[in-house]
Amino acid sequence: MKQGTDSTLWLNATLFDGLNTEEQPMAMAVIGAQIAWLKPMSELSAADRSGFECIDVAGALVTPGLVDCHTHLVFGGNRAGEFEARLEGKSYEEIARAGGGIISTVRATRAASEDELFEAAKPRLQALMADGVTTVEIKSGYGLSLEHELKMLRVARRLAAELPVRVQTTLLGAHALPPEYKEDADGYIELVCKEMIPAAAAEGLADAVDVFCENIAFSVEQCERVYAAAKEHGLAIKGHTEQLSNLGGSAAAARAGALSVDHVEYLDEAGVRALAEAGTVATLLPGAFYMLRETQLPPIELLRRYGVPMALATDANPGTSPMFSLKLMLNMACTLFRLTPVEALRGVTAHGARALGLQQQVGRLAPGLQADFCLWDTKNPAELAYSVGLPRLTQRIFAGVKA
Ligand SMILES: N=CN[C@@H](CCC(=O)O)C(=O)O
Ligand SMILES: [Zn+2]
Repeated sequence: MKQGTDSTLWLNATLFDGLNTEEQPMAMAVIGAQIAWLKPMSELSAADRSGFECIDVAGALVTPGLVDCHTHLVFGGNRAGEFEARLEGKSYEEIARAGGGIISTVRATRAASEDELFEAAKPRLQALMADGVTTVEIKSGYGLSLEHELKMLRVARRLAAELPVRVQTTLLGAHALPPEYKEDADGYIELVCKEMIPAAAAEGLADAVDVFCENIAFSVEQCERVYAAAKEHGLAIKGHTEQLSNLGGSAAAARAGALSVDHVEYLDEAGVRALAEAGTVATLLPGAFYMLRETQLPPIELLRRYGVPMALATDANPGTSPMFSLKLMLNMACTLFRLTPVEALRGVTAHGARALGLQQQVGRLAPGLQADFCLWDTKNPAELAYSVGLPRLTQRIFAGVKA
């Protein structure tokens, strides 16, 4: 394929469009950075081919570029020691309450320069890209001060500037209580609302704002204050909710108009109903479920019944999900949560895009959307979830360009 040029017609594709698999071989026309049109091969005329460079993929599977809608891939240090402690029987909550967990990554992230964070994050992002990811969300949340939260967001923006991938950034100031606010959670929330959110919005560093609504983090009422500040500054809303207990954080986020609520293992029927009413996506994070050896399954059957879109993401982070393969999450979502392969694939394409508010731009193969797509050496979409390590990604196209 010519690099960055004009008009390419991809022929004989087995096409998963982000929601469904086409029943017959398809042709997909790409002009510049956009998908121009799609047609069954049986309806393709000679005139349709005119002006295009034609590439016959011989039945290979073509999917949208994958969307990893929840990561924390900018961080300092690692938590292999905590992994060992958990294997010896300590719980995630115990470690967090003793000043480890997220706070230990905060210490390492504060100590790291912007360049050091960039260099550490780049291979993590490249690992996701090698798996077919073309859009990724990156959260802050290991700085927990104005200076260090903005530093993390700048690193995320720089990753987007230097690599062929779309990055959505999320300010997660309300991730944990930093040591200097130990007895003053409300004071810290005030800092998030009055300083971090306005600064991140003014500098164009954040697309959304996230919170950790949990007993070891922030209350529903504190999260609602953060949501109000985010909305005041025109930023979208997301939440880490119902991961370890049921506080009603998902319903509160949905009422505030959240794009997504993430984890949701402890979500109950009232919460699911609230998501359905608000059109909020439920993002499933099987990596953290697996890593923490959780037993409470997310309410998949209820989410299906109420028609709540389910996104699926790596949650790539140093503590609960040191995993940099979205394809692995396809398999885990099926084996651990009993999603069907098609549901899992929707989770990393159409529904992942919706969890970021990007459904008009990416996550589907449809006219007018950005030409981000992947070719795989299989003809069967289910194989992407079935097998780990294969099928191979044979081409990754970002904005119409092989990258
Ligand atoms: N649940 C809260 N935050 C992250 C974990 C962060 C960490 O442990 O470093 C998550 O999504 O799992
Ligand atoms: Zn997370």
